Amino acid sequence: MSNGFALRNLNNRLGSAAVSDYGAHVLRWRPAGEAEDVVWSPSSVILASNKAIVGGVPIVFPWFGPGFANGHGLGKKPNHGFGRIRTWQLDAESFSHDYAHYTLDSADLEPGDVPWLESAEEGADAPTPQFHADYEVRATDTLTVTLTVANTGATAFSYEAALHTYFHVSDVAQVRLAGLGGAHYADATDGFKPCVQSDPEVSFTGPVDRVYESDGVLELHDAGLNRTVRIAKSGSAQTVVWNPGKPYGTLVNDKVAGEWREFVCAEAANCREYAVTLAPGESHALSQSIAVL
Ligand SMILES: O=P(O)(O)OC[C@H]1O[C@@H](O)[C@H](O)[C@@H](O)[C@@H]1O
Repeated sequence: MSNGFALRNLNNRLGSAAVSDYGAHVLRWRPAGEAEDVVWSPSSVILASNKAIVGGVPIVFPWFGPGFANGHGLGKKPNHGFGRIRTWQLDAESFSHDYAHYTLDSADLEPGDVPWLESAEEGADAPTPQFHADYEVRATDTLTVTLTVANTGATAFSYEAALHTYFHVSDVAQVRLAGLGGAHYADATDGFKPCVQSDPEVSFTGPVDRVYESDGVLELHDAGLNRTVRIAKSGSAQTVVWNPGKPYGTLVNDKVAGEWREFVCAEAANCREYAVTLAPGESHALSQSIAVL
């Protein structure tokens, strides 16, 4: 099932954004008056079936990284789940200059997409999760993205999710991320070692890949771009903070352009031990809201 690689432009007097139907992926966003995009896109964006778009706001669903259950990684592919490499259905009637609404249903998936959190206990005979996912994008002087997943079947299921936003920064080494002081985190660069954020601000002097226990608001201070970005969220127990700290394989021009220096990812997440479990009929909304202060 595919309707190609349609790109939607949201343009209004308060801001502009572009969204791809493939992945329901916000590619970029900029409030009016800002010289640079706030949601970052690399210099080359490849749109290809079964290939994840890098940059923008990837939807991580229904597993994070290789997936996680019962205390261990699951080695699942694709990395960060299939939600990012499926063409979502745009609600053409409600689409406007500042709003896009997408849906993805388990009924539309391809063989192999489900079941997803299989484990030794569940095995291959685990019931196939039935879900309906809504994704809403509102782009004005604030960008708000909301992923709502409903269990439409007769059996409970769990899923991981994240709104994996790439923020444009002047130089990753110069920016500071505030709002996580004192928070516990798992350091993914060191086998998910448990740590505590002792400094009130996160700085990026090397590879950073951390899963914080935090539902709080962040402020991304960027003296080079002369701005502070406020990053709020709801329905999210964790904040993932990531920058590779070196050229990154999936960025096409990285070795030439050093693009890894131009972004910081701050993700509203529910993953690993905080995967969401939905009983039949239940739903959960995960939202991130971004504005320049
Ligand atoms: O899939 P992308 O967009 O290249 O991002 C990958 C990164 O995504 C982050 O969410 C993870 O914490 C990192 O471990 C991972 O490397």
